Amino acid sequence: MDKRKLDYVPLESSLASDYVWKIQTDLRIWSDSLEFKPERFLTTHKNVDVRGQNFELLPFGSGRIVCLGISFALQMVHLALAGFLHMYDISIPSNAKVDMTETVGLTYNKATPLEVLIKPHLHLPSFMD
Ligand code: HEM
Repeated sequence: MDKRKLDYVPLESSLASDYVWKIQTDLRIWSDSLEFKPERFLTTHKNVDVRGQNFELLPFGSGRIVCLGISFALQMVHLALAGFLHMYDISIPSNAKVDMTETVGLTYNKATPLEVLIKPHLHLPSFMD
C-alpha cells in the first residue's frame, strides 16, 4: 500500500526547519524514514532506479535538468570508493557509536562533526609519501 500522504497539513510554526520536518514526516515512504538505513535499498527497495525514475531516491535529480554525468559518476564512485577502502584503514577515535543526528539547513548536516582516523593500509607508491 502506498503510505504517502499527499494532502498537506497547514503549519503550526513559521520556522523553516519545522516546515521541512513536517513535509518529511508527512510524505514518508518508510515507517522508520528518519533512521539512517542505507541497507533498505538492498532489500525492499533494491530495484529503485537512481537515474531519476523513482522518487524515493533522486541522487542525480530528475527530469529535464537531471545530472548529465550520471553514467560517468556511477562508474567512478565504485572505483574511487573501492580504491579508498583498499588503501586505508578507517576508524573513529573512540569506539563510540557514530551519532547520526541531523540538523536541517539548506541541506541536511550532521549535528556533531564526524571525526575519522585514516591510516594507510598498503605501502603507498613513493609519489604519494
Ligand atoms: C556521484 C556523483 C554525482 C552526483 C550525486 C550528482 C548529482 C547531481 C544533481 C543532484 C544535479 C542537479 C539536478 C537537478 O538540478 O535537478 C546534477 C546536475 C549536473 N551534474 Fe551531476 N552529479 C554527480 C556527478 C557528476 C559528474 C561526474 C558530472 C560531469 C562529468 C556531472 C555533471 C552535471 C551537470 C552538467 C549538471 C547540470 C545539468 C543541468 O542543469 O542541465 N555530475 N548532478
